This record gives sequence, C-alpha cells and structure tokens, in this order.
Amino acid sequence: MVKAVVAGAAGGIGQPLSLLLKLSPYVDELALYDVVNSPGVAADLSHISTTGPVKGYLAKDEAGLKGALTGADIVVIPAGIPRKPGMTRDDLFKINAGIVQNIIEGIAQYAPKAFILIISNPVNSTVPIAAEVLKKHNVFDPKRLFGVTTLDSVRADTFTAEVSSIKDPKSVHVPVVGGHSGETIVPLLSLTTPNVSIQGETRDKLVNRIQFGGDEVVKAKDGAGSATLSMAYAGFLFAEAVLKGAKGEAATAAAYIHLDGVTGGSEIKQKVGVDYFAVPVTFGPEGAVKAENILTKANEYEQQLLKVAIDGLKGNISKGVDFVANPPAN
Ligand SMILES: NC(=O)c1ccc[n+]([C@@H]2O[C@H](COP(=O)([O-])OP(=O)(O)OC[C@H]3O[C@@H](n4cnc5c(N)ncnc54)[C@H](O)[C@@H]3O)[C@@H](O)[C@H]2O)c1
Ligand SMILES: O=C(O)C[C@H](O)C(=O)O
Repeated sequence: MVKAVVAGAAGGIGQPLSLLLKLSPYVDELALYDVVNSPGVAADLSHISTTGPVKGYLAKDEAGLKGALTGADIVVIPAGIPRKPGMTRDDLFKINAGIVQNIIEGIAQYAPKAFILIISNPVNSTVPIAAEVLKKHNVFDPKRLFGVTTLDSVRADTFTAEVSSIKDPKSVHVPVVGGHSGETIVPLLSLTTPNVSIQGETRDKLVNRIQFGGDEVVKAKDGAGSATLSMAYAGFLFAEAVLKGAKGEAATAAAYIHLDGVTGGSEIKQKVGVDYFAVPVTFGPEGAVKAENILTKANEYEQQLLKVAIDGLKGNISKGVDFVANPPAN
C-alpha cells in the first residue's frame, strides 16, 4: 500500500498533480495538505472511481501536518508562492524557505522514511534547506530527497523536437543537468537521443529557451503565477518514476540530489565541486540507487555552460544551508 501526500495540494500545481496521483496505479491512498481548501479538493477527487481513499488536512486543524504525513511513503511538496513578472526564483526564498522548512520538520518527525520530492522554488536552495533540517533530526538520507527538475527535461524534449521538426516530442530525450533556474539549467544537447544536429545561433536560442522556459510562462500568465499544468505533469512523471523504482521496476529520471551517499555521486562531486547537482538518477526500492556521470561526455560548449551553472549553484546552495544554520531573526 502506497500512501502519497501532496503538501500545497490546493494550489495551481497541487490540484492537477493530486488529480494525476489519484489516477495512478502506483498510489493507493492520497493525503492532501494545505493551509486552505484541501478538504474541498479531497472531497472533489474522492468521487473519482479509482481505488483508494483521499483525505484533506488543513494546517490549522488538530490532525494537520501530523495526520497527513503519518504513514506516508512519498511526499510531494509544491507549497509556497509562485513568481510574478520581474521576479527571479531567488526572490521567493524569503517566504518559501520557511514554508519548506516547516513541512520538512513534520516529515522528519512523522514520516522520516518517506521519499521527499521538492517542487517549491527556489529548488536550488530549498533542497539544501530540507537536507539541513533532516540532518538536524538525524534522519537525512540523500537517496530519498529530490529536487524536482523534470519540467526542464520536459521542456528540453518539447523545444528540441520543435526545432528539429520531430513530430513526437516524447520520442526525444535531452539530458538536462545542473540546477533549476536560468543558467544553472544545462541541457546537454550533444547527448540527445536520437542524435540531433543543432548548431550556431539555433543552438544558442534553444539552450536559452530551455534555461528560461519558466519566464515564458510567467510572462504569458501576466501576474497570475507560473507554470502549473506542465509542472503537475512533470511532477507526476517524476513521482511515478520514484514509485516504479520502489516497486523494483526499471525507472530513471533527472533529479537535483545531494551527491554524497548515492552510488556514483562522489565521482560527480569531484568534477562539479558542489554538494548538489541535477543528474540522471536510477531508482530502486531505497530511492536513488545510482547517479549517472554523463558530465564528462559533454562537449566543449556544454562544459562552458556547466562552469557558469556551478558558479550560480554555489551561492544558491550556501544560502539554503545558512538559512537553517543561522535562522533569520523574526
Ligand atoms: N520545480 C519546478 O520546476 C517548479 C515549477 C513550477 C512552479 N514551481 C514552484 O512551485 C510552487 C507552487 O506554485 P503554484 O503555482 O502551485 O503556487 P500556488 O500559489 O497556486 O499554490 C501554492 C499552494 O501552497 C499553499 N501553501 C502556502 N503555504 C503553505 C504552507 N505553509 N503549508 C502548506 N501549504 C501552503 C497555498 O495555500 C497554495 O495552495 C512555487 O514556489 C513555484 O515557484 C516549481
Ligand atoms: O518559472 C518559475 O518560477 C516556475 C518554475 O520554476 C518553472 O520553471 O516554470
């Protein structure tokens, strides 16, 4: 029996993501947690004729976070505020850092063995925050904590198919590594399957579109938030990959992970010099069983992109670590 929790379930991502999880054969029970409207979303989804109960929990209620998390096998976290035009993901840190910290405190207490999937931005910093909180409670397992970067992979596949006039974007796979914001997102177009040849200005424009795809949606939504539906799809793909691995089925996806403690991670860390990096991960019953070092296969152009990404990530990671070590005065 797999119990999945969505924290931030009443939001723009939370609702469609909860719907997709309700439809998944890999989920037997769904708990929806939010500060508002989660019982309403749960009541709505509970009428769908797929197996498994759905229950809503509000932060202010007695059962609250504890009720939602107890017995959880996987917790997906899209709680927090989204960007408006003109904002960077880092501008969300002030509010979202505390939200993620609070939910992770709950996971450390009530579901320390759960797989944790963090969607809340800035992912480059919220994942280190989560790790530091879990470390404080002596329950940190790098194999079970993931920053969800799947939307970057989904965009890379879609935009690359478009540029290459390939009809079915699902038949294209572009490895995307690094982090989840602007230049920390590094698509390795030279390692695309099937092989594509995209050069010069077309390549530069494609890389830029993948790196700043989020801005495209923020701009188009014009103040009404950022990507929600494509993110729900991407988050669902990632959650199913983790759950397939947990069942012993073959599953891989890119994820932003702490490189220590995952097989292959230390080799990657030696190259990038930072603790966290998104790389292709193979999942198994314990979570991330292997991190694939594809960075050495990147071409010269991509090695330059990697350098820029690493520089950006350093500050994002230390900002998250510092937040937990030296909490801001209220
Ligand atoms: N990783 C990615 O690729 C990716 C993609 C898109 C969006 N995001 C991020 O996901 C987050 C959510 O985006 P959204 O569009 O769904 O926002 P939203 O405002 O529509 O939904 C957020 C939900 O979180 C809830 N929430 C706020 N504080 C909470 C708390 N303390 N506990 C539980 N729930 C709480 C809100 O009530 C709301 O229902 C944002 O930070 C956004 O930047 C990440
Ligand atoms: O762009 C954003 O702020 C949301 C998300 O990180 C995205 O990539 O769409």
